[in-house]
Amino acid sequence: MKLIVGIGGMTNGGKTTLTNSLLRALPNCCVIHQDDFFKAGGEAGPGTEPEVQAPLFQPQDQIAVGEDGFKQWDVLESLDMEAMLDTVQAWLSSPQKFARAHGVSVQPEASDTHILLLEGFLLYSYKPLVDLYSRRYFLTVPYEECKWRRSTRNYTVPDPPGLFDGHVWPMYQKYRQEMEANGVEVVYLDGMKSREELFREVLEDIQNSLLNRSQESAPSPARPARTQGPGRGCGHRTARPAASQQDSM
Ligand SMILES: Nc1ncnc2c1ncn2[C@@H]1O[C@H](COP(=O)(O)OP(=O)(O)OP(=O)(O)O)[C@@H](O)[C@H]1O
Ligand SMILES: NC(=O)c1ccc[n+]([C@@H]2O[C@H](CO)[C@@H](O)[C@H]2O)c1
Repeated sequence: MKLIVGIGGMTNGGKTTLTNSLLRALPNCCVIHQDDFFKAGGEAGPGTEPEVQAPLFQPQDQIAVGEDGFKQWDVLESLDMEAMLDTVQAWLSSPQKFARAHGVSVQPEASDTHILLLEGFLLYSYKPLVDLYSRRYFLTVPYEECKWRRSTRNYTVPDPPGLFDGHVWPMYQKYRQEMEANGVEVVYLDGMKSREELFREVLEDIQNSLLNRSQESAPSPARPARTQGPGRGCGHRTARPAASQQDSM
């Protein structure tokens, strides 16, 4: 069974923090970080392993400068989404091989379960990826908190003054509105909850998804065919009202 889980949402919502906790807790779990696919200059390019690509940002990255004078980090065009999709497809075609190549040892007792976490701020805006998720989470925090958390961060390229209000926040609003207008179904998570609470909540939800999936795919126990007559079904029906009366007491 293969499960692709999106840990998406706004910058500084807590995506990486949550992803790292899930990664430690889930069996046979790999991760792809969208930030590793910012279009880089130099030798790195499509198909290059993300781990190799990330440090080559500077100084010749391919991020366009907008009319507002800011480098347009927070637009989809600044990311090599084809390369990200290729990486997802590599996992899909052989999760075992992908796990091995990324140093994840496959647990023999859960060897038929493979989970891929995709972590990033624009996960649900690239059409070819949208339908591949089994679950799409979306972390949010209020504007003030987001701005404050962002001011404490040290990105590979430091934010110039005014970037948050001039570019980051407006782009977040634009892409979120588009996602909602396109009817992409996401599970919103309140990033103001504690790290532990968020971790427990999402872990439990993913575990339930795994359980539902395995029940769906398991061969159903031998059941009397409907054509054998209505009698058997009636037995269940008479038992039910009694149970629901008890529930409502
Ligand atoms: N639940 C939380 N409560 C309070 N602070 C948090 C929580 N989760 C993460 N943080 C802090 O918020 C900051 C951003 O967290 P993190 O790097 O996980 O966010 P992110 O969504 O991956 O950000 P980005 O997309 O910009 O890289 C970090 O300083 C982190 O320690
Ligand atoms: N990952 C980086 O090096 C980098 C460089 C410049 C800006 N960013 C910001 O990362 C966020 C997504 O995680 C976006 O809001 C970018 O602005 C990242």
